[in-house]
Amino acid sequence: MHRILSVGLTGGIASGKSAVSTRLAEHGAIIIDSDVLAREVLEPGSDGLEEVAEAFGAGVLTSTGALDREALGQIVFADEDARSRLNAIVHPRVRDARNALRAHAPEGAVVVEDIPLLVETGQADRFDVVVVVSASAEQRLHRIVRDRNTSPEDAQARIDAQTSEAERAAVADVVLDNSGTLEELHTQVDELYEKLNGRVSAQQ
Ligand SMILES: CC(C)(COP(=O)(O)OP(=O)(O)OC[C@H]1O[C@@H](n2cnc3c(N)ncnc32)[C@H](O)[C@@H]1O)[C@@H](O)C(=O)NCCC(=O)NCCS
Ligand SMILES: Nc1ncnc2c1ncn2[C@@H]1O[C@H](COP(=O)(O)OP(=O)(O)OP(=O)(O)O)[C@@H](O)[C@H]1O
Repeated sequence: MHRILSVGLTGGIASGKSAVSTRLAEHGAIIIDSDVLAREVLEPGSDGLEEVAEAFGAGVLTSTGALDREALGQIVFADEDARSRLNAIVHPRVRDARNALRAHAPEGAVVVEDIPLLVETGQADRFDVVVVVSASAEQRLHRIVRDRNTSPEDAQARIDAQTSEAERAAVADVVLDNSGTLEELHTQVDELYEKLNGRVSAQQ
């Protein structure tokens, strides 16, 4: 039997999931990042990118044939049907890639899957532990505009494309409060890792 502790990590856009996963990785957790996989399945030459170009037209490709992320983002965050069509192309491929990585995780590892849409895609039940990073929509909007060269309107469209803090909290086993400083977040993550590592050790 493959004994790992399977942890689902989620939170709204710019809640601090990457900050949490980076800290967990420093402790030795294995991180599987869905945003990274979602980029890989749309790389130039991939069948995923070919399907996206068929569905959305050549306007979502750059002059070199790569995905124009800005152009596709403008379409899908303004239109729920378009977003569903993109999700139907990307999500099954990301799921397959995630499953392959999880199957290769070392015995006894704490394996953390960072999945922005974990709640929206109904995956909470398949994890041993679901961790939600929480910050208010106002704080997240502020962080997106400050750090990512995004207008407040575009940032709000992305927030609105996701479920609410309350829906996420409802499925959480652990909520990390990221409304304070990064140091305060790190303290919570360090305590969490001790508990997760204790659980996986107890399974051996
Ligand atoms: C539309 C795309 C090209 C925009 O790319 P861009 O570089 O601007 O954003 P990036 O990929 O870094 O995503 C940033 C954040 O936006 C949010 N987000 C991305 N896609 C979605 C979506 N389909 N629905 C809701 N929120 C989303 C997530 O919080 C994500 O962490 C890209 O986000 C994409 O391919 N999305 C579809 C795949 C997806 O659902 N990814 C997220 C989880 S697997
Ligand atoms: N407590 C904090 N105080 C100030 N800035 C923070 C804090 N936590 C995270 N940030 C910053 O806010 C931004 C979003 O954080 P991060 O990238 O970790 O979020 P995320 O949930 O991974 O985002 P995404 O959904 O886009 O993948 C980053 O620029 C990060 O440096």
